[in-house]
Amino acid sequence: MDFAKGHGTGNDFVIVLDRAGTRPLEAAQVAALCDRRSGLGGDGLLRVVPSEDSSALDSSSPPAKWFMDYRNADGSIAEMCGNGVRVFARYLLEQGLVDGEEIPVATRGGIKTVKVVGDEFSVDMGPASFGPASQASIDGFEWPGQAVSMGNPHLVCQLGDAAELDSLELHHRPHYDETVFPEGVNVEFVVGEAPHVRMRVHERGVGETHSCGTGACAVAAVALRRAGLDTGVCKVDVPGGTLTVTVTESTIHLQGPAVIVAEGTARI
Ligand SMILES: N[C@@H](CCC[C@H](N)C(=O)O)C(=O)O
Repeated sequence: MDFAKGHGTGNDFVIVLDRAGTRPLEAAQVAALCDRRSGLGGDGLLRVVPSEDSSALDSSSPPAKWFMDYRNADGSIAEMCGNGVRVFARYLLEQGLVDGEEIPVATRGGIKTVKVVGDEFSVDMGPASFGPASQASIDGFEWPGQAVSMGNPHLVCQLGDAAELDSLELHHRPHYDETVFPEGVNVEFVVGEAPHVRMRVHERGVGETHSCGTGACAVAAVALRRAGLDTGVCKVDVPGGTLTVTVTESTIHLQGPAVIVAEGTARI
């Protein structure tokens, strides 16, 4: 199986082109490809499929030639991936599968339009939707948090200082209220205030990652709201770099790098 490998701020993905949309991957195959010791390694997998094979098309959106079949490293399906969709767009451009500087991508969260901005890619992610207050805990320590949906679920927890953030043990999934998040949740821990914050994340279906684009959008929306703002620009530092999140009255734009690092043939 031919593959490519890419990342956005260290959130890395195996990319598989299925031109005819006839080779769906089982969860176990995805997990084997994403395994960092016996596979290629990745936080997730992006299967590139013709969009007519997708059920995610929305007739009010611009036509998208390609559907991003996003899978977490454990093989589970997620609605959206903010770093993944930028990497997906870069792959489409580099492979000559699309042209132009505006690339609509069909996803399970609807059509997302990605634009080339200098060396970076910016994607219109749609608005954040605020849910209830909730909490996360690790080893008996508990932090209040805010539920936010970016198509996929997030729980944004504000911490006191950088030392507390740095000392978090994120090898295991933080505890959360399963009645609030019956489908699981991505948990972000944040320090600082808008317009510049820093976060770490434990991703549903993956573990701690170096970045989460949808998570950065959720974190920025919460940080702006904490500052009394409904709109604005917020930089979000993640372990793998920095993302720029612009919150407007109607949507959120996520901007950051997207890089293809390898192409090859997998024997698994
Ligand atoms: N890394 C992604 C989010 C991937 C999906 C997430 N793990 C979930 O299950 O919702 C991003 O950049 O947004």
